[in-house]
Amino acid sequence: MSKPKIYIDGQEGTTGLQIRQRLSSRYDIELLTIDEEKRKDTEARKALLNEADIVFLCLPDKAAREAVRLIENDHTRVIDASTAHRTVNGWAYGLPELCRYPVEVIGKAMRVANPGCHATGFLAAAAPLVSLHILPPDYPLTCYSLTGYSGGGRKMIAEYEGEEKGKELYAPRIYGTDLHHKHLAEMTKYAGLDMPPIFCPIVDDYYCGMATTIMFYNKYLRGQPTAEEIALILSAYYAGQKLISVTYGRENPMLSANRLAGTDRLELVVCGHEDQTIVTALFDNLGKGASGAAVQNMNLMLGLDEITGLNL
Ligand SMILES: NC(=O)C1=CN([C@@H]2O[C@H](COP(=O)(O)OP(=O)(O)OC[C@H]3O[C@@H](n4cnc5c(N)ncnc54)[C@H](OP(=O)(O)O)[C@@H]3O)[C@@H](O)[C@H]2O)C=CC1
Ligand SMILES: CC(=O)N[C@@H](CCC(=O)OP(=O)(O)O)C(=O)O
Repeated sequence: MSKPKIYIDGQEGTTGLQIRQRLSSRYDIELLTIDEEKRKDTEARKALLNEADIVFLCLPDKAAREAVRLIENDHTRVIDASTAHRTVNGWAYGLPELCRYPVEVIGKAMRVANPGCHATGFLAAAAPLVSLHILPPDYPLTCYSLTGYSGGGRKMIAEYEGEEKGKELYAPRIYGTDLHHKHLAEMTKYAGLDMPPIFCPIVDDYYCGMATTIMFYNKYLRGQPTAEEIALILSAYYAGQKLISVTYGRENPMLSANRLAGTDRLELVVCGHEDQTIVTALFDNLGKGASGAAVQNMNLMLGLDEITGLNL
């Protein structure tokens, strides 16, 4: 039987390269590659987009929309790493752990939108609590999210690693201060919230790793659970998942945003007491936040064990 053909449009970018790395040792697929000098040539891309069984789009939003338009057959399936299609009808949202029937919904989809990195951490913490009716949908949530600079792609990496690195890049920087960050739509929709969280992303002077935190007063949650009980609830929700785990931060740990860097896992750490709780998602923006998640979705679409070829 012939192997499924996979093409990465944007193979030289930060996310594309990481997907290539994960696929390079796989014998169960055939990786199609484009000549370096033709990687932005529309006709050459179009030929590969139509030859492939599954394509990863690791492109800016506009180029990702254009790539989808270049597909003229009904067999090529798409995993889009960009923000372009995450809340668009007809696209499955690629966060399998939050999907009741991932094999049927993501596994059989022709079009899968890979989640945004900040959205992944936020949703892993908030969505189960809303769907279990513990966190009211109208709760005024706040979220801050630390990320390494690789989250900003090649341009931001060049800024941080270039010789003319400005003084401001040596300190954490709060961005998205217009409070209209591009992940808010998917955060609100897939958490099942009535309104978007107030969201402060922060980029700092390290390559990769994320710590995305939500917080609440326990007295406004149904049943008024303690922080420890929230940890138990989330543990039960994610029981059996291989990429997402939950711990209760009883020892008052320092949570380092690069704790899970280099892996495709995500750990939810629940801290607090009877009255207040914070839930922090620790993961790699290039792992479960992008490329690892994209490969997890590809595995599901190929009917394989979803964690094949991932870094545990
Ligand atoms: N980095 C991360 O942690 C995450 C990224 N994403 C998303 O994934 C997508 C890719 O991001 P990232 O890899 O970081 O970005 P990069 O800028 O690192 O890579 C994008 C790649 O696409 C290429 N490209 C741009 N326009 C075209 C085009 N018209 N045709 C073909 N290739 C093109 C770029 O080439 P050139 O550089 O020469 O312009 C570059 O190689 C984005 O939508 C991003 O938002 C999602 C989650 C996390
Ligand atoms: C540090 C940095 O700039 N990070 C990016 C998020 C990366 C990501 O998830 O991108 P997409 O939603 O485009 O896929 C940002 O906040 O816009």
